[in-house]
Amino acid sequence: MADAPIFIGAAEVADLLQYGALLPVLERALVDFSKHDGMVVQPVRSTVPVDKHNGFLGVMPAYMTESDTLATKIVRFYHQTAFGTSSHQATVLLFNPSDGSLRAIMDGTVITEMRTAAVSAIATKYLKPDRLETLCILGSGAQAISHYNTFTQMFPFKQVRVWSRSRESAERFAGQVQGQVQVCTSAREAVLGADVVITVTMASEPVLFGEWVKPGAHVNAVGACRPEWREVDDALMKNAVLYVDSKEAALMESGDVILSGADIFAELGEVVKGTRPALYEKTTLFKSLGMAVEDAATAKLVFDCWLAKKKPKL
Ligand SMILES: NC(=O)C1=CN([C@@H]2O[C@H](COP(=O)(O)OP(=O)(O)OC[C@H]3O[C@@H](n4cnc5c(N)ncnc54)[C@H](O)[C@@H]3O)[C@@H](O)[C@H]2O)C=CC1
Ligand SMILES: O=C([O-])C1=[NH+]CCC1
Repeated sequence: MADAPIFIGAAEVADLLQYGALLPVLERALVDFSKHDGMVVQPVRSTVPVDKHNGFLGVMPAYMTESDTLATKIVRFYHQTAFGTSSHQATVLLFNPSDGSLRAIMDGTVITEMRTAAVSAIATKYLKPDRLETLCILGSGAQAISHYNTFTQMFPFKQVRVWSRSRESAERFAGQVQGQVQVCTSAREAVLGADVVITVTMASEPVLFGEWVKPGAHVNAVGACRPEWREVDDALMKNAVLYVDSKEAALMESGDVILSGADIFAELGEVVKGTRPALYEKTTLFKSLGMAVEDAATAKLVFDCWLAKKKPKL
């Protein structure tokens, strides 16, 4: 009989996951996915609308042959959640690929926060302009915090600006993170002159407009994961060189891509592999939707770190 699955809660996942180990694991997952050679199986996220309660339940399975990783994430994203709680909550199930038995049930909320910020950081590493002084974050929730933490660790920004729908939540964000943040009264004020812009809102209408974005800047557009939702206007979608995590998913899920009619230049995994160029001297936009392979690779890393910690030291 297979062993009972282990449970790894949010605090332990946060303790086990380090960006230093996570970044190369995610780069490899992005490359493997974008080879499209049949070695990675990842259907586009299956999303169930829960209209009565203004929410969605997403199911994200993947199998990666080379690393022999089989997992699925289940994620809820709701518009109205209790004050102070995240709109996103997730669980990851990690299986033994050889017999399909369940190995681990782990918190997926921390995984989602950390892997999404890490993937944006990978996109930024390849697509950033030469000069990096000002980072702008639109939104002040869980992803804003994980992006702030990752980006201020990885890049030498001199200034970080934040804008949120209410000044109160932007100020709360500034009080939660370590380091200086300039709270802006408008999204325009936050974006003007910024070298890197991150959109991490639950908006369904554009909050970022092309006319504000400095030529040559890099944008990570992380929200708006439904075909009718927007975070970015047509001008920016059409004028920027557009990179995505998955072309197939972008054409099915991203309102910014579908409704603007913008052409996709490449997948991020193709850039990491070197088969498509990083046009960093142009204005670039990475449209992130989130992929099951990112969760599966991260969950495997968490599990391996957990096993290594449990092993008796000789
Ligand atoms: N690409 C990816 O891999 C992932 C993307 N996401 C997306 O990232 C975004 C942020 O997620 P979290 O930080 O976890 O959510 P959160 O609920 O913690 O924060 C959402 C932020 O958006 C703001 N907001 C809500 N409605 C807005 C509107 N109409 N206009 C402007 N701002 C608005 C809120 O004030 C808050 O600052 C969401 O769109 C989410 O679906 C989340 C996980 C993974
Ligand atoms: O990748 C992910 O987990 C999600 N992307 C958008 C909502 C949740």
